[in-house]
This record gives sequence, structure tokens and C-alpha cells, in this order.
Amino acid sequence: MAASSSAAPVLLRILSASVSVVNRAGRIIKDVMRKGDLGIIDKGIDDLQTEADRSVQHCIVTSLSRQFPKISIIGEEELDSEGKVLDEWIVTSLDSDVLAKKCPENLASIPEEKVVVWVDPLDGTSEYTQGLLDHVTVLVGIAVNGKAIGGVIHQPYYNYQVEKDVYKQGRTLWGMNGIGVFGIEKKAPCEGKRIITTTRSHSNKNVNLTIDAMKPDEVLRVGGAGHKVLLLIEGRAHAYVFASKGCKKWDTCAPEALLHILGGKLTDMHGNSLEYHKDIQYLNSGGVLATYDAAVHEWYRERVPEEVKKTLPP
Ligand SMILES: Nc1ncnc2c1ncn2[C@@H]1O[C@H](COP(=O)(O)O)[C@@H](OP(=O)(O)O)[C@H]1O
Ligand SMILES: [Mg+2]
Ligand SMILES: [Mg+2]
Ligand SMILES: [Mg+2]
Repeated sequence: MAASSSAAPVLLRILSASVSVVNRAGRIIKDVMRKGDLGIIDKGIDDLQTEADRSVQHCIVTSLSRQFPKISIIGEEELDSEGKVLDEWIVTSLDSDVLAKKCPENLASIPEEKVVVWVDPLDGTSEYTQGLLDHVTVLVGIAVNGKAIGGVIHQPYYNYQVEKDVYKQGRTLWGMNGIGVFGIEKKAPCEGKRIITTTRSHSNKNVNLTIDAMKPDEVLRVGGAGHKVLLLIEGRAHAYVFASKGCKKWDTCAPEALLHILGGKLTDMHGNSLEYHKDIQYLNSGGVLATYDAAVHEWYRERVPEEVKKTLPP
């Protein structure tokens, strides 16, 4: 018998609420796409924002802060608070599958005010605007004492080649230290080949120099930090190598938490773990290096060229 929601530890309730709200977020993303006008704003160099990014952030941040007023929530998009938040976006339901899990002792007593939630309302915006829809994910990462300990990745267009009803497409993975990861099956990558995944829309000389130094047999250039970590989990790539300053803590918090629970490893290009305190710098200035298995991470880290590492101060 699952604990009643109010009796469940607050971290479990935050994870449960996050699973519920990302499913609502996925519908917003599909509604905006179907409307046909994405309301694209150019935030800077190679940095787009659509109405879906804005609406989903309002949906997730308002829903979670209403239920958990003492947590710190950091979202990618800078939105004016008067921005219109539709009542239909506010989700306060809790996902019962999550609540049915047993929260590990060391996390069960964490108070609400110690929790930092990192929200990327739409990861893979560039690909969303170009119709590469399965690159899109919604990321909600949960951090305690600076460490990514849980999170949710919603992929609204998952399985879009098979399921023709867009509102039936999609999947949600979620997990937490000591509980496990649900909604995806870990698969080992093929042997005898080295497949590296990296950015599709934010590449540069150093990104390619570093990948070349690792002598890949194949390079998968796709959008989204969340999407690339999904490729690692599902055995479609061995490593995610992004020797650039471009992505931020909301891009990596949820993917790192789930990848680590499944035995992978995500660090900066120097091999340093990423920190997720609420007052940490948002930029992942040391780049991102992730592998499907922690045991192979060092092989990639030691091949990052020195001249590239110098351009990526941790
Ligand atoms: N140079 C850069 N400038 C702005 N954003 C960057 C960037 N490099 C990476 N990013 C962001 O990091 C995420 C992963 O990048 P990529 O898809 O290229 O691998 C994307 O998140 P968003 O789509 O949420 O903005 C992308 O916009
Ligand atoms: Mg963005
Ligand atoms: Mg992102
Ligand atoms: Mg984003």
C-alpha cells in the first residue's frame, strides 16, 4: 500500500510531481507545434527560444513552486513573472508509481528548503524549430547538497515513427539514488566499434578536435543534452563528447542523475564532477564528457587534447 502522498518524504513527492507535470509539458510542446507558429525569439548567438520553451517553463515552475514553496527552482528561460500562466497548465497531481517507491533512508529526511530543482523546459530547441522532434526532451533535475540525485526526462515525440497519433507518442523516464531508474531499459552499446555522440547545432573546432582524438568509428550529431544521454543509456553511443562551454546545469542535472544510477558517468572535460548548488555558475564552462559505463570514462578523459582543456576552465 503506497504511503499517502502527504506522508511520503518530500523528495519522493517532488519527484512524483515532476513526473506528472512533464507529461503536461509534453502536450504544450505538441500544441504549440500543431498551431504552426512557434513564436521564435533569438536570445543571442545560436540561442533560440520558442513559445513552447516559455509556456512549458511557466507550467513546470508554477506547478512545482505552488506545491513546494520552499524549494529553489532554476529554469533556463528568463520570463517576466506577469507572463500569462494558464490555469490549465497548473498540475498538482502526484504520480502514484513514484509514490509507491521506498525513499532511501539518507534522502527521506531531506527538508524541502535543501532541494534545488533545475528545469530545462525544452532541451533541443534548435532541433524543435527544424522539425527534428525526437531530439526534444523536457528535463527536471533534482539536486541536494550540490549533487544531482534524481530527475525526470520526458521525450514527447518518442516513437513518433511508429505511433501516428502525436498525443500518444512520448515517454517519461524518472529515477532517484537508491530507488533506480524507470521508463527505460539500459542496453550495452555494440562492441568492436566506438560511437561518439555530440552536438548538431553548436559545434566548433575544439569540439571536433577532441572527438577526432578519440578515433570514433561513427559520430552521431544530434540535438539536446538529454537526448544524447538517452543514446548512451540505450546503447546507441559509447560517449557524449562536447568540448565547449555552451551547455548549462539545467541541461545536465537530470541526465547526469539518471545516467549515474544506471552505472554511467558524466563530468566536465577534466573529469571533474559537476556541482548543482543553487548559487553555482549556470554555465558548464568545463564542457561535458559522459560515458555509458563509468569504467570506460577515463579512456576518453585522458584523450582530451591539452590545448582544448586550456580553453575550458572548470
Ligand atoms: N554555444 C551555445 N550557445 C547556447 N546554447 C548552447 C550552446 N551550446 C550548447 N547549448 C545548449 O545546450 C544544450 C545542448 O546543446 P546541443 O543540442 O547543441 O547538444 C541545448 O539546450 P537548449 O536546446 O535547451 O537551449 C543548447 O541550446
Ligand atoms: Mg535554450
Ligand atoms: Mg537545454
Ligand atoms: Mg532549453
